[in-house]
Amino acid sequence: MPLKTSPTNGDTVRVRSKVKFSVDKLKGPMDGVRTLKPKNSNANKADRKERVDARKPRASNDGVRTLQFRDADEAHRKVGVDIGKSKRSSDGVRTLEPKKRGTKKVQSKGNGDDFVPYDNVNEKLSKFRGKDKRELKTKSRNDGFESGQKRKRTYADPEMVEDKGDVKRLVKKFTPRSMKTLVGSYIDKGKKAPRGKACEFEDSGENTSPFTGNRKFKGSELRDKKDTGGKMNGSYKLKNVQEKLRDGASKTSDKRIPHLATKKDPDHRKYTIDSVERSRKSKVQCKKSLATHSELTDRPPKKKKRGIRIDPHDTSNKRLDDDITNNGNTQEKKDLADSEVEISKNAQFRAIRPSSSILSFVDDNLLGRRREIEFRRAGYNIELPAPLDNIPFSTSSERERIEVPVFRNRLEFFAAAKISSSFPPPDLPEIAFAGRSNVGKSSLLNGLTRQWGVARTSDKPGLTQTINFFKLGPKLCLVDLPGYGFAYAKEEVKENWEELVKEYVDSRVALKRVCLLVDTKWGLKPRDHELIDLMERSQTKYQIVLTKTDLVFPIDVARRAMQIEENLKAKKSAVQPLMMVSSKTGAGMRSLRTVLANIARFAK
Ligand SMILES: Nc1nc2c(ncn2[C@@H]2O[C@H](COP(=O)(O)OP(=O)(O)OP(=O)(O)O)[C@@H](O)[C@H]2O)c(=O)[nH]1
Ligand SMILES: [Mg+2]
Repeated sequence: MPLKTSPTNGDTVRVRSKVKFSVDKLKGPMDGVRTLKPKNSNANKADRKERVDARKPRASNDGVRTLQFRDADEAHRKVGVDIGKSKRSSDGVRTLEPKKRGTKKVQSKGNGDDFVPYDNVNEKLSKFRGKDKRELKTKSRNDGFESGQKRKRTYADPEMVEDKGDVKRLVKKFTPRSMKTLVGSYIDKGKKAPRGKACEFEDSGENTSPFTGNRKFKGSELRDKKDTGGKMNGSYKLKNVQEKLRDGASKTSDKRIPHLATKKDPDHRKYTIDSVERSRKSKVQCKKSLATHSELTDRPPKKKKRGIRIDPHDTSNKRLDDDITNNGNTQEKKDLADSEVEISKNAQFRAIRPSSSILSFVDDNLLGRRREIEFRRAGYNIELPAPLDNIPFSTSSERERIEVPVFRNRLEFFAAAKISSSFPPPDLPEIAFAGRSNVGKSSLLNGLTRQWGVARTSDKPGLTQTINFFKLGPKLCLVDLPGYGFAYAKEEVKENWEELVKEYVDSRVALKRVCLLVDTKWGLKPRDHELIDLMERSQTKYQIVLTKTDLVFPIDVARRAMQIEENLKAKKSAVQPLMMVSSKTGAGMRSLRTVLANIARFAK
């Protein structure tokens, strides 16, 4: 800022923003402009306030007050330019290169020294601080273009730049749809394509290709990329297009075969290879487009596999690797087949049509799973244990009201045997209760006599481990056998039970009837069949008793009964009818008592 007055030595002048300068020496200006030189440390204040180094102010030729930064770093901090790297162009324009901020051009009216115009400092600072920074960035990116003008794509090949229309088509319009049209037109017109070069389009001098004279994609190069483990594997997805092109190729002459034309014209070949290498991006785009096109035209797009790799031996991934294991693993196939058999068994079971007599028996005795309201409507007191045991509204003298007198007797435990030699003498006719563990043998004993707790029960299979003998009055003996099949016991122990049961069933002379208990839900199991076979051999009379009928639907109770009756039709020792009971509800108990009481009556 030029001074209007002429201060003398020792005068204090005010220069912008209340900064005081002591005029130490006034130098005669060359251009009529006086410059000030600070005298003492006030210069530092001035430096801090104005952020300039005023110790060595310089005047420009055009009277513009200028600032000089201490060093390049400070200049960069303040203004964002690197003065140290400033260059001067031939046209007198000083170019200051901002660090990592692109290139900035600052016009200087001065004589070429390293300075920026003082008047422009604030403006520059605000520009570099605010949104103008972005402007600068864009500007630097579009170096050589005016602001607002779109940056042009540059091509090494001048020909390509010249033919703007084709460049546009090449770069911008290379979409799957366009490729579809393109390849379709090739196929339709019977244009030739060499074997294995699906993506090869070139100028054969006939201006037939949409990329005439500008572009060539060589399938062979794509293939080479694959061979070298490059990222061009997608070219092999183009087989279908290749085949179509190959079909079309057979109809045209040799001169139109692109690779032959390439051989004839080495310059052209050079050009095409260069082009491909230079514009790698466009090549990949082409490849992708063709791949997409081939998928569009010939087959549904392949599902992209996720990055998760499934270890076929890892059972924790069961849900994920279902498909894999089902395809490859024979063991899995076997299991699958087994499960199919199981399913078909269930289907067979559901297909059973029970006879009307069984259905009516199930209905009359309220067998199967029922709602409480049904029991109430039928007049049973559901507060009592086994309310359906035909003793409605029974009082303390329940046993007196049992219709079958023998079961009114007291149930008394009198012997337990782990081995056959421990069996008690066979004085009374015996009725044994056999079956798998947890099927409800002990519960049935209690239920029949309505003496809960005499025979010990548990929801844990394997509670009864000895042959327990119970006297029921003077005329009958009930025998609770250990169960077989699954139980919480050692294998050896279980084997002993089974041997003991078999021995008892096989050799006991006092045994008049074996009630073979079968869980209604599960039906006969292989172990049951083993015992049946044994009893058949020893001609021991046995009767099937379905237990836990309250846990399944009435129709299924009837089906199970029907199924087992069918199975045991040919068995000679099997006694009809099949019985169905529930120790919990008391359903079917009356019928069973009647049957068993007859044994005691006629037994000798
Ligand atoms: N819902 C229902 N549960 C029953 C029935 N009969 C028995 N249970 C239950 O089945 C479980 C096993 O009964 P148990 O009488 O101990 O069976 P078990 O055949 O003697 O068993 P082991 O002595 O181990 O051979 C117990 O929890 C009983 O309450 C029934 O008819 N209905
Ligand atoms: Mg038991």
